[in-house]
Amino acid sequence: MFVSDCLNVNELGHLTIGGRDTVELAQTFGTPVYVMDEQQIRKSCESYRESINKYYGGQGLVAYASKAFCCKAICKMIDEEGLGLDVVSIGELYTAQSVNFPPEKIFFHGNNKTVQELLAALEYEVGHIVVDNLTELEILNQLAISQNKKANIMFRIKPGIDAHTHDFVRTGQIDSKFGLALETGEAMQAVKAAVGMSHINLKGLHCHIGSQIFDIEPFQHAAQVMLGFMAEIKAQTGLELSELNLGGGFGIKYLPEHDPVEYDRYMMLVSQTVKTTCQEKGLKTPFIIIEPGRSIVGPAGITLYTVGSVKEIPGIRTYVSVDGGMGDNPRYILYQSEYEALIANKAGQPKTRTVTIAGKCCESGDLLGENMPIQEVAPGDILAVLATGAYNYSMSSNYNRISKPAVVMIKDQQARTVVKRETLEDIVRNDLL
Ligand SMILES: Cc1ncc(COP(=O)(O)O)c(C=O)c1O
Ligand SMILES: N[C@@H](CCCC[NH3+])C(=O)O
Repeated sequence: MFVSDCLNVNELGHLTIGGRDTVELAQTFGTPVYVMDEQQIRKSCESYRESINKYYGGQGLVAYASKAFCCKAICKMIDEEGLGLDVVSIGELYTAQSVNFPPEKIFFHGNNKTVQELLAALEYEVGHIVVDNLTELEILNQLAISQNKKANIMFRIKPGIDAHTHDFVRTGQIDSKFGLALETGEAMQAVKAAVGMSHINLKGLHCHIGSQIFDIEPFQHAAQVMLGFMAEIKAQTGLELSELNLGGGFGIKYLPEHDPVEYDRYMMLVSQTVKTTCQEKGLKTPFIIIEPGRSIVGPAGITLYTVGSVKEIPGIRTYVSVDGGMGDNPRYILYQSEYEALIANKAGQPKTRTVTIAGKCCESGDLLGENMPIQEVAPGDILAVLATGAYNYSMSSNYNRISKPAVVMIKDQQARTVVKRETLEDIVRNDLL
């Protein structure tokens, strides 16, 4: 009925998440508020885990891309589910460390890691630093020498794949700020440099072709290209790399008509490609890592707002203004992202209106969506935007000095706050006179 399994409508005609009435949650926790269903997150982890085991027989790991939603509670949950963790900054690493996330299952990414970040990664002994470029490689080797440690690395490679998704979330093509290109020879140059470095242990390669992708072919194609490069490395250096990280990017259902690929089907088809390509190229099947972010947490979250004004502009449009906006969800302004929205206290009623949902920031582009079908709407109604579990809280800002909402997690119908709502005191916390 809805884009996520954790959502339903109760006897009062109210939207529920994880069995809890969202209107009640809005009253208890205030709005705007992010609400997430723990069971749905754990179910996604389990499906990924089962399917990687099924197709790679224990020779695979799912690492959750924490940029999608990072806080202590999710890092702990991911650890409990036996997944690895992708971090992309010292802040994400620090969050993981604060819940004692096993360092060997952490992948440290970033196209411009600072010395402070590289040192932190070495100090915590993260399992893999995903090196983006030659400058970083040289700095890391020097830092590792100074710390008397050996850095386990992978190289971020641009496989030259053009995934069909928004320009801002495509990362596999040659014109990308991320990683080393194959075509120019810089990737091979980096591999050869790493092989000669005393404190670098090159374990494998990494690629990530983009985000919110619905087709399987680009992932298969990327796997072929990466394995082709592994074979080339073997031919030129004699080194057979033992690990391949194929990144994340699996699309989710934001609108009822979206039809994302099932994880199991993705895993089956990509694993077939991996195995046949390895046979063709005379390689052993490497240990495979994948890094989903959005698909683990996205469908598990919603955002609840209170409707303020409803402004009808005859013949033009109706603006429904809510008490949040681009500060808690900048995705419309960044990618014209589409969401399903509804009036939580009238969820059982048909959608009879088509409106523009506006935020409260001093910015005309501060919209959550245009041409959105919703129920009859009036000031004081609770508006729910669905599938906001990924890249909403993690991309939120304090623009206009608006406090960030709380994140509430539902488990066994119990609601607990996992990130507190910011207070006004938090807003001025770092100000000095
Ligand atoms: C390196 C890397 N891995 C994994 C991800 C997770 O992608 P997604 O949330 O689309 O699964 C991203 C983000 O696009 C990324 O940059
Ligand atoms: N933040 C983006 C995706 C980028 C993923 C990180 N490489 C989104 O909301 O869709």
